[in-house]
Amino acid sequence: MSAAFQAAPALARPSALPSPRLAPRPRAALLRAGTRASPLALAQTRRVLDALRAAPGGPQPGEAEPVPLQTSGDAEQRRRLADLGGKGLFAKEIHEALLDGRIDLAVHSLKDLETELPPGLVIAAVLPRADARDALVLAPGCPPEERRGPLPGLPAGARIGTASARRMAQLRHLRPDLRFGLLRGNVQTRLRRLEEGDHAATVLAMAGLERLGLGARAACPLSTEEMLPAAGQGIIAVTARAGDGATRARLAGIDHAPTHLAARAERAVLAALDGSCRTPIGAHATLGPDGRLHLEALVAREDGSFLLRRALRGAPAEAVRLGAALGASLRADSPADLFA
Ligand SMILES: NCc1[nH]cc(CCC(=O)O)c1CC(=O)O
Repeated sequence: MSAAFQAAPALARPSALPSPRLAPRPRAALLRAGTRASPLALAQTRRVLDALRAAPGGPQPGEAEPVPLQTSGDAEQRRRLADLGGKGLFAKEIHEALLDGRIDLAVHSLKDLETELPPGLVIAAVLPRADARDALVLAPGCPPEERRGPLPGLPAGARIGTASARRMAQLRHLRPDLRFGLLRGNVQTRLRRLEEGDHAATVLAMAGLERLGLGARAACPLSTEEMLPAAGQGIIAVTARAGDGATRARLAGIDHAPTHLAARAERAVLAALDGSCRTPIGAHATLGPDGRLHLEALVAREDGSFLLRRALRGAPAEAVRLGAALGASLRADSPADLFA
């Protein structure tokens, strides 16, 4: 056998005599990472695969691949997500593929993941959180008028395009003069429609803009005081089958513990509130320099006429209890019709 032939990829000939120097690693099973077919989902999946490959014993090139899955939520861009069955919609079909074994792990924006996962699935890893804030993205022609008060970049009566009840409620609460139109679709679609001139501005997550290389487009990050992010915003989460120990062990190697704590606390708020998918809810946890978990959350009415915001601090080990307590406290003091 020629040297050239031996140097070819080791999977070439099972009968070839293994040379100690060129011996192949035992070929690991292909790790299939399912996700939505949107550019953001694919960018997020690349990050997860890069993190896995960089971990000791991680998959080598060719041993892990993204599997884009078309979901009905992606196909249906015009109607409001809530009218189609809520945010669980995107994850649902991806999780069917995970439970069927068509994929080995699934990559999600944590904020789009239903509060209660289907039985048999777990969040096996989260990546370090990106910027959790929302940003005001102004349409190119929208003149930044001199104003006083909140959101000075937005002229009086400006029309904001969004499909998010949480963003609408908080903007209306700050600025009752603003008007709203429906703007949905993936990040690029929304930016394109903004340029077409239907809206003066929209609100998008900093994390998504940055992951798509569009960070510079966010003229104006909103402080978390102005706009409390959605639970899990800025966090990439990876789900796996609870019984798939090998994949879970690999994912445990890339899990970012401080981000996971914040994720638990924020999702416990959602679970305690049990809002409908149209209930405006925000939740944001940070680990303070004192080592304590600082959790803020709010519930509002979509028209901004009601907004209740509270904060709680506690030990990181109590993340879930802290979120549950804050959620219960908000629920106790909010109108009952806001909840499912
Ligand atoms: N609902 C769409 C969605 N899901 C996650 C992100 C951004 C990325 C993140 O929050 O991690 C976005 C876009 C947006 O809200 O602007």
